[in-house]
Amino acid sequence: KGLVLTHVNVKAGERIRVKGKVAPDAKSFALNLGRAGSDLLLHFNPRFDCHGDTRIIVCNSLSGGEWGEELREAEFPFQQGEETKISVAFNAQEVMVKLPGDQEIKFPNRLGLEAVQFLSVEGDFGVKSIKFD
Ligand SMILES: CCCO[C@@H]1O[C@H](CO)[C@@H](O[C@@H]2O[C@H](CO)[C@H](O)[C@H](OCc3cn(Cc4cccc(C#CCN)c4)nn3)[C@H]2O)[C@H](O)[C@H]1NC(C)=O
Repeated sequence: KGLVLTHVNVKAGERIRVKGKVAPDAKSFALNLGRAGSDLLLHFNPRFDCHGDTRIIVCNSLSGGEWGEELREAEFPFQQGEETKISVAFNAQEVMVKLPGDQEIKFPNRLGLEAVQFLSVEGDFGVKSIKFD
């Protein structure tokens, strides 16, 4: 199931930094941030080869267990077997994901959350460290 953190109480303007390693045979991994597993401000899902997608980042929101409209990003800075860093911050309007190579993905804050309590990392990714600052 991967790593699940609850009650993290991260507020708008703060940043979460996740360092880890992509599995050598990775198909897909996801970083989820929200109020709970059923209410996600951000489902950040890099797909190496999954659901018919090859090297595409899929972002979405989940509200009351219902997926929103996907945002797809073709700039894909991840490599199987490599260490990587993903950092996420948000404000009332949007979620900002910073990736290696100074890539930034912006995703609308559809749930209007001002704080998040839930963070999970699932799939083919080994978390090395998580920092909140
Ligand atoms: C063309 C008409 C059909 O359209 C498709 O319809 C599918 C169903 O809605 C969407 O797929 C869903 O997309 C959603 C985001 O929107 C979600 O990612 C959701 O997965 C939730 C989920 C999370 N986890 C845990 C986990 C996470 C990451 C790694 C692993 C692993 C592993 C060991 N290799 C496990 N398991 N399931 C996915 O199923 C497709 O994108 C979409 N495709 C397009 C082009 O539109």
